[in-house]
Amino acid sequence: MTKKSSGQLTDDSCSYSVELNGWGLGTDIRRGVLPEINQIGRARNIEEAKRASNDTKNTRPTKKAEKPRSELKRGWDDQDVIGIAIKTGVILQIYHKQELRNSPTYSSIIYTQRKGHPWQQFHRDISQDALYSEDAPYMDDLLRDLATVEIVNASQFRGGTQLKLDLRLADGNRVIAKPMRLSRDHVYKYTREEPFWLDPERHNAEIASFHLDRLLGFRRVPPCSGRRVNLKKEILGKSEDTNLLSTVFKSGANLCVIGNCKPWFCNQDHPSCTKGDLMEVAMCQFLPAYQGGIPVRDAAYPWSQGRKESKVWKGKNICLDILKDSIRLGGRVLLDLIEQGIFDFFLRNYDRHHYSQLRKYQRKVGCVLHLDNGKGFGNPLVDDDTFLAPVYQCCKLRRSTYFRLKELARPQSRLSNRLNASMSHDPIAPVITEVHLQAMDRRLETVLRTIDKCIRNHGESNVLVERLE
Ligand SMILES: Nc1ncnc2c1ncn2[C@@H]1O[C@H](COP(=O)(O)OP(=O)(O)OP(=O)(O)O)[C@@H](O)[C@H]1O
Ligand SMILES: [Mn+2]
Repeated sequence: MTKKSSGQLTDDSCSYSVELNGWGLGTDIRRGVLPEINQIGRARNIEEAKRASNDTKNTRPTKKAEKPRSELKRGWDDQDVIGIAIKTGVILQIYHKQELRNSPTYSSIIYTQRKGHPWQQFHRDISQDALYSEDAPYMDDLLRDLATVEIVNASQFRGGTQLKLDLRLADGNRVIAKPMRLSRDHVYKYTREEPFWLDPERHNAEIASFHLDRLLGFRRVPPCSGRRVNLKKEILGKSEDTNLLSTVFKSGANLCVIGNCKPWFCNQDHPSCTKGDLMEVAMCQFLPAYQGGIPVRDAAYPWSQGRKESKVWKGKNICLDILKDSIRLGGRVLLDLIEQGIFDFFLRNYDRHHYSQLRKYQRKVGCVLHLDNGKGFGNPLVDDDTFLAPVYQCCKLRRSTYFRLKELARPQSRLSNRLNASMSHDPIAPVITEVHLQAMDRRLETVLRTIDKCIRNHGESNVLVERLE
């Protein structure tokens, strides 16, 4: 495969375009990798998958380019504003060291006049209480930009267990993209045969989660939009990452990519494929770096649905212990976690092993973020009330959240209708099926019933609070 540069190289990680010649689309690219990966794909449990992964480690031809920490750090670095220049009265925010070097020609400066690009307005709007403000006037434009602005660089995102893309857009923005794997109406069973840890991520779950979280008034999910991309031209043609390029193969008229991630997900049984030329992806807004590093810190979620972890809280009420924890008492965390429990009940998201907070507000304690919702919206038919353990064990809820939930249960402003309307402009609408929309209304009733029971048992003033004393 040869590569011919057709654009000006302005930065080692961004702002250039290359043209790919010689895509032998009739051939499998380095197909030799696949038989071994296939073994791993057939593993029946996590131990078997790990063993198979070790067995094949030495034979896997993809370059193990894993230097996650430093690479990730460099990745975060380049969205820091590192300088501000003023040229004929226009403020230019400089996002790349290379751009500073290029001054004063400004040839490749991604600059903004006054308000900046929508993604820059989003970055500035992040606060201690939420990722964006209630009115967020730039939001429609940001969602539109995520769906339309040219992709200038693509690589595999390092971090997590499943294939994700790290995309740079022509407006300087950075995006985490999750590719489509399953059809919208595929129902995951969460049984012994289909355990939650093997649940493939759903791109539409990330988009629906953003809209649901916004409607519930939390505003803790980064904005996500759907997009149909031409895999060959817009992703592979803009990538030099062997994790992607060496795992591409053709399947009938479609092009598929496997990536290089956990072997029980990145294998030939779980490829991400186009339909014709196009692939649906969820384009999720990157959060800004904090002091050149990762902006969030994670802590163990006390009500994790992990097999071992859940035994603790399913056997007894752990809320008092958490209340006694002075760190958690000092801030807003417990009330946020109760809301996160409600959010995950709507999603049926078994993947919440940790909760994340913005590091920027470490001292003051920033709100809990709802990152990583790709395993939600897998099964609309069965509800799992145990997600509400933080609610029924603590019997506390923010008063404002309670009344918002009540509002969304009114026939005039029913949650399913509002969610459907909110997602109707998305390029890949309908984002979720009717059955999933109906599940939202049913689950809302369960949430309200659970809280109302608490109110009956403990009195409204003890249950509905704005802060914990
Ligand atoms: N919008 C975002 N901006 C910045 N970082 C993010 C964003 N979304 C996720 N991350 C970071 O990337 C990591 C991996 O993302 P994500 O959790 O979605 O992947 P995953 O493959 O589902 O991982 P896991 O196996 O942990 O569930 C997260 O732990 C988080 O630190
Ligand atoms: Mn995940």
